[in-house]
Amino acid sequence: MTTQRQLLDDCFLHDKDRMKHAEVLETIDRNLALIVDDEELTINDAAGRVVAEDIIAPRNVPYTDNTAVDGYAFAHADYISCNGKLSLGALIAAGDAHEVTLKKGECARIFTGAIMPNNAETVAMQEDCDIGEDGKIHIPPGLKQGANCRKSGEDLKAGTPVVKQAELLTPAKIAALASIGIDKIKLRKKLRIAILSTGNEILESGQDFTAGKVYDANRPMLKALLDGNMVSITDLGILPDDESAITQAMQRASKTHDLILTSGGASRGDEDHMLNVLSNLGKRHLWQIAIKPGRPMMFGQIKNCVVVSLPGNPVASMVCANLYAYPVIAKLLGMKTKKPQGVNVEAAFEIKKKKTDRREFLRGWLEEDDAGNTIAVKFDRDGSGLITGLRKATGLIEIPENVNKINKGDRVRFVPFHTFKPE
Ligand SMILES: Nc1nc2c(c(=O)[nH]1)N[C@H]1C(S)=C(S)[C@@H](COP(=O)(O)OP(=O)(O)OC[C@H]3O[C@@H](n4cnc5c(N)ncnc54)[C@H](O)[C@@H]3O)O[C@H]1N2
Ligand code: MOO
Repeated sequence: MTTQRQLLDDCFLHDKDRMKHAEVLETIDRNLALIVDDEELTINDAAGRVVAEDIIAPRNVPYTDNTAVDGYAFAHADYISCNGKLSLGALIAAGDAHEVTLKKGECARIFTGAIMPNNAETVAMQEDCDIGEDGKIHIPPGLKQGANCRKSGEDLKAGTPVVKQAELLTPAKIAALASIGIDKIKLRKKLRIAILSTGNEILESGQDFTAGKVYDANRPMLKALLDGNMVSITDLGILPDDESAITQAMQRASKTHDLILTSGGASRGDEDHMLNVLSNLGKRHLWQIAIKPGRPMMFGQIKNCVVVSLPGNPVASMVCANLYAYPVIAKLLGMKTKKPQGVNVEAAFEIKKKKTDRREFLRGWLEEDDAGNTIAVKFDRDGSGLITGLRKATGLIEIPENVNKINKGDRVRFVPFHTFKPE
């Protein structure tokens, strides 16, 4: 006797045996490692690149004690014993290298950044001081010892690491390198990424529209997501649903790229070719993930070139790029993979999961309720083709596998989009 198969009105019902989100991240972590070489560049060309060497501060910054304001520098003990009336003994400007030693009862006229006299540790701002009829500088009472003086090494002590290999060079880190006189630094070369879309229905933006076609949203979205100096992008355009055309393009690209990112054709339809292409050209590490959206996603290798095949639906494609393509890129650049930083807030919505065993990533944003609490709001529809939800969202609301139901007021994890990016 044959039993009739249960028809599914939810295409995610088969998620039980699929790979869990955490396992996907472990697989990426286990299988991938640094693949790019180093190169030396000046710090002016280094913003947004990954550092390939530790740089240690060779000396204190600031090098000497110096004044934080324009004014008068003195020894606090003299200021007290002379009732704030000190005679002018020296003038020190920023850049002066000579050492100044004040005599008892003296102060120095001093300008912001200038080296403090040897035996002074306190500075009064010029606006607070007068020149008295006695010719002395009159400094008001109440200044604390050490006021307005910047100590040697208060920013950086000699021997402190300023940047470490595998870190991303931010503008602030470039300022820190410049502050210790570094002009050149070893960096990881840019990761060479090729991006392509697949599908007979996919149309290049700018082309005339005809029924049955959809404009390519994924390639421009992926290029925008990967914008930055740590990667270089080759745009391979749109390929038809043709296994040999996709095979040829990917084989060629694999010779000159470290990573190929594709979208579309990742599931099991007759016109979905990624599985065959990847299996024939190289190795496939995983296919089908227990998440929503983004179930059909492949991750594999053609020789030394890694391939991430994202699902065609734009929402799934962007969610998977954030969840998995970023960690792949981080690993290939030798960076530490990091857990995106989420916040636990109250849900402003309720949902009942159709199926457990899968992790769901809802598109959403944060708002403040009448009582001043931060709440997570979810876009009202969940379809994986709805770019509107993506456009409105500032992040993803993550619902773990073992949670079946969210009631209003339950705590949920909201992960802002910007925290997925490797750093
Ligand atoms: N019988 C089944 N059908 C589907 C399943 C399934 O398990 N069984 N999974 C569904 C899920 S979930 C997704 S996601 C998609 C998987 O898609 P593919 O990666 O094979 O993508 P396509 O079929 O090529 O496209 C899906 C959808 O997205 C549109 N698309 C594709 N590329 C782009 C692009 N570059 N820009 C904008 N839109 C794009 C495409 O036109 C389709 O509408 O399969 C489900 N079906
Ligand atoms: O998960 Mo598919 O990846 O919904 O759109």
